[in-house]
Amino acid sequence: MSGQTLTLPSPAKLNLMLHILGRRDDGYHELQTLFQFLDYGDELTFAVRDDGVIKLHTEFEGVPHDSNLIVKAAKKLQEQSGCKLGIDIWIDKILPMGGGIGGGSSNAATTLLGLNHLWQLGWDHDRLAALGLTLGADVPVFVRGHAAFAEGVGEKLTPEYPEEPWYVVLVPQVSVSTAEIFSDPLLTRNTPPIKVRPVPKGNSRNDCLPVVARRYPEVRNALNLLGKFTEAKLTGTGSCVFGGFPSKAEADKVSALLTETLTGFVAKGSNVSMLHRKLQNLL
Ligand SMILES: C[C@@](CO)(OP(=O)(O)O)[C@H](O)COP(=O)(O)OP(=O)(O)OC[C@H]1O[C@@H](n2ccc(N)nc2=O)[C@H](O)[C@@H]1O
Ligand SMILES: Nc1ncnc2c1ncn2[C@@H]1O[C@H](COP(=O)(O)OP(=O)(O)O)[C@@H](O)[C@H]1O
Repeated sequence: MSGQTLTLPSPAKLNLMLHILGRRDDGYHELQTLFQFLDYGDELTFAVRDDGVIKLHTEFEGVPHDSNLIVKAAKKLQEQSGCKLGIDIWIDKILPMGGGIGGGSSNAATTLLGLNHLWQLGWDHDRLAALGLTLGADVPVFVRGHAAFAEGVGEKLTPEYPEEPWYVVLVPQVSVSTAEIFSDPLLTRNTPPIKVRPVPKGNSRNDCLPVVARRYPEVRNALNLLGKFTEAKLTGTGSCVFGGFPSKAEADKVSALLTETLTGFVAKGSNVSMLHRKLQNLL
């Protein structure tokens, strides 16, 4: 088995809406959010080693090896499964870090699913998602691989089927701290829960947006510019801003205009993660 390799995608996500319902005793906030994937992301390559060593070969600026969510995911899976094999990992990183498009969580989920396959552990998605939740609230949706309405801190997932438009995603050159936004006294924390599915139209608000836009002029600017063409929204706690278009041609046209001064990309929304589409083809 040593030397066996596998290359897998690690897609981004968007929060199509995000409501904050309240604060729990442990300080975490109860959310309702709608996750959808993008056909756009990083790519991870894995090669099995027989000596049990876990090694990420790609360096990340500002993230030490053992703090990387890829390494943390691999170590936890190895520990909890008792697997004696190790892994060499490389990543082609294109997703901005701290942008609210879930790159770190997605990398962790791709690692869990990739190693489950290569180490032949036979874990089901429930077990992998439960392990994933200990790494971050957004990991379970990437493990399950379907667009979903999420509740709690993001762990209670119900599959959803939103439209799959083309998106222009703008990437303001600032990293927003999730902790900082959730501790802002001005954050709306009392949105009434949505009780019907699918999420009724008109609920596309992100409760984090006013606080993020107030604190970060770069995000405000991106929202204003994209807002001239379509409804411009914030994903997660930002910094990324997105808007949907009915065709790639329209998204490309707007992107070409805006990326003269801002960083951004165009990607298709997808209710089935490209990671799961690739894994399906392997089986
Ligand atoms: C809000 C979301 C929506 O997708 O934001 P993004 O990270 O994608 O922007 C996520 O659920 C983020 O989840 P996760 O990525 O696990 O959050 P962390 O960075 O670990 O959270 C940092 C800090 O933010 C606060 N926090 C986070 C999530 C939450 N539901 N309530 C909170 O109060 C806590 O103080 C926590 O210690
Ligand atoms: N593999 C990884 N990819 C991205 N960020 C990582 C990774 N491992 C650890 N991190 C840390 O997690 C933070 C949040 O990353 P990321 O998931 O990209 O952003 P967000 O949660 O805003 O979508 C980063 O700023 C970085 O410090």
